[in-house]
Amino acid sequence: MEGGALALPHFRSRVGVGSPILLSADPGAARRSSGASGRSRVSRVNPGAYPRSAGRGRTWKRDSPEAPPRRSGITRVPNRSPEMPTERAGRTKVSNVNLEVSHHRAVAAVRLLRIEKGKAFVDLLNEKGNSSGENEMSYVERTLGFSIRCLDNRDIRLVTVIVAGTVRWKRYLDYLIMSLCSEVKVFREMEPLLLQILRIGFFEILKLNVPAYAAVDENVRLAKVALRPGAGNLVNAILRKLLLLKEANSLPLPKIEGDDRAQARALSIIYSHPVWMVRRWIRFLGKEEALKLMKWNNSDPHFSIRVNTANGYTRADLIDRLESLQVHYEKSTMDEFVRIQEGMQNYLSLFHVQTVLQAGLLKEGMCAVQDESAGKFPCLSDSGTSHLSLVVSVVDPQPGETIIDCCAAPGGKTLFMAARLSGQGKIWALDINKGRLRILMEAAKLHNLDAMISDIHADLRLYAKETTATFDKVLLDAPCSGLGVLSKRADLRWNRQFEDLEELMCLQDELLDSASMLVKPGGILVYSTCSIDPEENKHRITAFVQRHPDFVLQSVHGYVPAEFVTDEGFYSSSPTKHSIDGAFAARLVRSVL
Ligand SMILES: C[S@@+](CC[C@H](N)C(=O)[O-])C[C@H]1O[C@@H](n2cnc3c(N)ncnc32)[C@H](O)[C@@H]1O
Repeated sequence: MEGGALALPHFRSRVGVGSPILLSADPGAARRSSGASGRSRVSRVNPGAYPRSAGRGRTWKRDSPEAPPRRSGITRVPNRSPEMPTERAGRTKVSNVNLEVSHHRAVAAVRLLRIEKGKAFVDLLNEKGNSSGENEMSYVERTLGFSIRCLDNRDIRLVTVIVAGTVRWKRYLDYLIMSLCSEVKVFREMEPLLLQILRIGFFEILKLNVPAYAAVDENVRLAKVALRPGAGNLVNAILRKLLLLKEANSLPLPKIEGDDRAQARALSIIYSHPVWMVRRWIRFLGKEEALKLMKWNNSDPHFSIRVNTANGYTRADLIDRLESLQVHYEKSTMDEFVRIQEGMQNYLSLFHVQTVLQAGLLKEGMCAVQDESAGKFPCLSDSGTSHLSLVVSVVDPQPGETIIDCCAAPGGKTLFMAARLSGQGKIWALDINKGRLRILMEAAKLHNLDAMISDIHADLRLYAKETTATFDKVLLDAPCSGLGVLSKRADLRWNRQFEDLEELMCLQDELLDSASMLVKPGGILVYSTCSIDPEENKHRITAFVQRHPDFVLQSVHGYVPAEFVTDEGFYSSSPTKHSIDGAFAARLVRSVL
C-alpha cells in the first residue's frame, strides 16, 4: 500500500486490536525484585582519614620492615561472608570506615560476584543516581563491609569495561588462574570474592594493559581490605607469577590437538566460549569462520546511534553534540547512524556509549541506540532506486499501512517503523512483558511517535486465537538465542545452554503460527532474529512454509543490499562479514485466496 490513507485493520472476531489480553503477572517483576533490598544504613566514607597516596606504587611483603604501618583506621565488619550479603546482612549497620581501595575495582568485584549468582547484569550501573545504581551501591557496601564513595562517570565506565571484559574472558582467565595456583584444589576452593579480584587483576594485565604496579597493588589492597591479609598475599603471589610469564611470553595455554572434541575444548579456553558453541560453529561455519566469530565476540562492541529525524534532528546535530562531549565516533554508511566504539583504547582513554546516556541525548529524544542490522540502509541500488535496507527495510513500512509488531519490546524496530510511516498509518506493539512495553511507550512519547503506536500487553499465542484483527504487515522479531550479538552481551554466552535452543525453536514455531493468523490475505509476514544459528533461522522458515502452504517466501532482494541476501532469498547479516550484529529475516507473502 503506497502513500494511501490509513487502512483500518480487518476484524476477524470479537476481540479487537485495542483490547489487550491482560496478563495476571508481569514476567519481569520477579527479576527486577531479585536485587538487594538496600535497607541498611551505610555511613559515608571519610576521605581525609587515610591519605590516598600512602603505600601507592608498590606491594609490600607481610611484616616487611619497609611495609607501611597497618592502617588502624580501617574498620571492617567482622566475620562477614561475601556470600551472605542479602537479608541478614541487609540489616547490619556498616561501620564508618576509611578506605584505601580502588573504588571502581571494589564495585566491579562485587558486580561480578552478583552476576555469577545470576542476580545482576553486566550493565546494571548504567546511570549515575538511578535506583538500580543506588541499590547496587548499598549491596556493594554490605558485601564488603565498608563504604564506597560516590562513583564518578569515569569510575562507572571503568566498572562496565572491567566487568564486561572479565565476564567475556572468564574461561580463559580461570584456566590461567588455575594453572598458576599451587594446586587445583586452591583454585576450586577459592572464596568467590577472591576469585573475582584475581580475575580482575588478570584481565587488567592481559587484556587492558594496565600498568603492572597498578594492577598488582590495587587488587592486592582490595583483597587485604575486603577479605584479609592472607588473601592479599595470595593475589600478590599469583599476579606476580603472571607478570613474569607474560614478560617471558610463556603463558600456559592448552594445545589445539587431538580429536574434534579435544580441539574444541582447547579453543573454548583460548577464545573463552562454551564448548558447545565452538563445536556448533565449527560444524556450521567451518573452523576459520568460527575463530573469526569468536574474535569478534571478544572485541569491544560498536554501538550505533540512530538520529531521531521524527523530532527534527539531523545527523549533523547529533555529531555536534558528540563532538562537544568529546565522544569519538565514526559516521556509518547508513546516513541516520553514527558508531561509537565501547571500551578502553588505552588505560586513560575510555570510549563509552554511557557518555551519551549520561548527557541525556536519549532522554531528549535526539537519538536511539540501535544496531544497523535492525535499521534501514539507505543507498542506491544498481538501478538507482533509493532505500534498500535491513530488518526494518525487509518489512518496508509504507505510509497508511497497519502493522503489528508481535514481539515489540523494548521497541527499537517499532519506533523505526513508525518513523517510516510519515505520520500516516498505525503500528500495534504487542509484547508479553509489561515492563518492557512501558519502556517502549515512554520512548515513543519521547520520539514524538506515540500517536502512531498502540501497545498490547498479551501473549501472542492467546491474542492471535482471540482477536479478529488482521494487518497489512506483521513483524515477528522472535525471542532467540542472541548468538548474533555476543559482542554486545558479554554474559550471554555463559547463560545460554545447548538445551535452550531446542526450547526456543518450539517457541519460535508457535509464535510463527500465531503471527501468521494476523496477516491479511495478500499481506506480509516478516520473521526475524538476532541469531546466526541456521536452526533458529532458515530451518524455522522451511518448517513453517511446509505447515502453511498459503504462505510463499519472497526474496528480500531489492529491500536490502545484495551482500545481505542469501541464495535462498533471506536477509542475513554476519558480524565477521559485515562488521555489524548478526541478524536474520525472512519475508513471506500470504496468498489472497
Ligand atoms: C527479541 S525481543 C524483541 C526486540 C524488539 N523487537 C526490538 O526491536 O526492540 C523478543 C521479545 O519477545 C517477547 N515475547 C516472548 N514471548 C512472547 C509471547 N509469547 N508473546 C508476546 N511476546 C513475547 C519478549 O518479551 C521480548 O520482548
